[in-house]
Amino acid sequence: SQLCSSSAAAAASAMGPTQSPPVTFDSINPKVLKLLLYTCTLLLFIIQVLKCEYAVRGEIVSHAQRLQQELQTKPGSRPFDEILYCNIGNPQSLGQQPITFFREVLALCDHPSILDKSETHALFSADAIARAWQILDLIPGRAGGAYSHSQGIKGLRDAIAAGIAARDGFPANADDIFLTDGASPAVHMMMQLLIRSEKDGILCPIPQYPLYSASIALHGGSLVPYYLNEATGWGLEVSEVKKQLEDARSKGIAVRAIAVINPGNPTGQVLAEENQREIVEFCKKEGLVLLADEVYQENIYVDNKKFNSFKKIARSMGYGEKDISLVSFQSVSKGYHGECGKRGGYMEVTGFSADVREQIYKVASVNLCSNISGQILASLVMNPPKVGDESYESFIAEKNGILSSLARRAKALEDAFNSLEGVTCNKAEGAMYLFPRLHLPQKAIEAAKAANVAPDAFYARRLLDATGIVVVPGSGFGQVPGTWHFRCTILPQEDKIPAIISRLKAFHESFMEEFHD
Ligand SMILES: Cc1ncc(COP(=O)(O)O)c(CN[C@@H]2CONC2=O)c1O
Repeated sequence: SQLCSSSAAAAASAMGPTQSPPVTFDSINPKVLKLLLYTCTLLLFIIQVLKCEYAVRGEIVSHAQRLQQELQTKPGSRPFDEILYCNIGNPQSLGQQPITFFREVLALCDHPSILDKSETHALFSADAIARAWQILDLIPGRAGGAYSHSQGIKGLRDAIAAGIAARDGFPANADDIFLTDGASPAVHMMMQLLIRSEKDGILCPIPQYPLYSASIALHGGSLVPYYLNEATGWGLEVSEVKKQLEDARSKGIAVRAIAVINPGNPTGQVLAEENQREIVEFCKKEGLVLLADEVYQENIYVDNKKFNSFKKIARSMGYGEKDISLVSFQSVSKGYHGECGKRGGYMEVTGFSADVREQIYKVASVNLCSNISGQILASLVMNPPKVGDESYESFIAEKNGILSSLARRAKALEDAFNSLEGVTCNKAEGAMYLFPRLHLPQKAIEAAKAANVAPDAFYARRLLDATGIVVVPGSGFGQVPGTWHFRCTILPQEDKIPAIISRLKAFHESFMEEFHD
C-alpha cells in the first residue's frame, strides 16, 4: 500500500496542487483490487446500509401504504377514496402504457418458437418480427436465458453504440458500454471503484436524487455538496462547485468526481449548452471524473432547451479519451417508455486507462451479467423504429402522445403550485418532477418542531392525510438550509390532474388558514 500511495502522491505532485490526481490503477478503491475480501466488504455494506437514506420510499410512503390498507378494509374511512402516489418516477404504475413496438420485440425474443408460426404474423408487426430475428441472431446460440458477456451482449452494445453515435454525431464504441439492470447499479459500480475511504469525495448537486447520497454512504465516501441555484431556475454555477471543491480539498478530502443530473431530478432543469461546456472545462482543469446522469434525456418539455449529452459537448470541444474521464448513464425507466420494472440501462465509460477499465470490468463481472430483457430493451430505446419502418407511424404517435401529455401535466401542476399562497415553483423543463418551495408561516414551522419532523415532512404528511396524495419532502433531496420544498411527480394520468389540483388547493388553503401567523 506504501507503493500505491507513493505513486499516487507522485502523480498528484506532477499534476500540481490544485488538481485531483487522475484515476489510476493505484488510486481506485483497493477493495476492488482485492475482490477476494468480499466478506468484509459485505460486512461494511451492511453497516453502511443502516446509515443510508432513500427518501423516495421513506416514512411518508410507508404511511401511505398503511392508509391504502385501511381504505381496502374500511372504505369511506378517509376523506378520499384512493392513494395517489406522486412520490416516485414510476410511470406505468400510474397508468402509462408501454410502447407497443418495444413490447412486441421483447415478447418475440422471450419466446422465439412463436416466430415461425403463421398466427404470429397476424398478431405482430412485420418489423417487430424482423427486429426480433435480428436481435436473436446477436445472442450466441439464440440462448436468451443464458448468462451473457458481463458487459452485455456484444451485438446489442454495437446497436447501442450506433444509437449514441447517431444521437451525438460523434463515434461511440461498444467496448465502452456496460449494460446494467437499470442505471442504479451502474452508479453503484462507479462509486465502488472511486471511493477508497471517507477521505474520498464525490461532488453532488443539492437537491439531489438520493441514489447518490445513499451510494456514497454505502461505499463509505464523503458527499461534497454543490447547491443548485433556485433563483436562476436551478442553475448549476461552476463558481459554486469550485468553492465547494476547494473547501473539501482544504479539509483533506480527495474529490474524485462530480455527479451532474441532466435533466435534473428533483429540480427538472435542462442545462444550457454553454453551462455544459463550462462544466466539461472545469472537470478537465480539476481532474474530476464527470458522472453524467442522463436518464431523462428524452424528457424535454420546453422549446428553448434541447438535450445535449456531455459526451457530445466534450467531443465538440475537441476533448477526447485522453482529456476527460466521462461516465454517461442511461436507463429504460424514464423517457417515454417508462419501463422501470424491466431493469435496463447502461453506462458508457470513456477516458480511463486500460488497467482501470479492466477493474471496472472486474466489478461488472462479479454480478455475472445484467438481465437479457433489460439489455434488449436498452438496445430498442437507443434504436427505435425509424421513418419508413412499418411501425414508425404508430411508434412516433405513442411516443409524442406520451411526451406531449407529460409536458401539459408539468405545466398544469407548475401553474397550480404557483397559484398557491406562499408557494413558488420553477418550471419543469424536463425529467418528471416539480419541486415547489414552501414559504411556511412560523406557526407551521413550530408545529413541525413540536411533532419532531422537518417542516416540509410535516406539510407532506398533512397533505397525505387530507387528500391521499403522496409527495416526497424536500429534506429527502437536500435543500438550502432554512428553505422547504417537496417533490411531486407529473405522472398521474392527465384526466386525474384537475382533481389533484383541486384537492391540493383545498388542502393548502385550509393548512395556511390553520397556521397563519
Ligand atoms: C436521476 C436518476 N438516476 C438514476 C435513476 C435510477 O434509474 P433505474 O431505474 O435505471 O435504476 C433514477 C430513478 N428515479 C427514481 C425512481 O423513481 N423516482 C425517482 O426519483 C433517477 O431519477
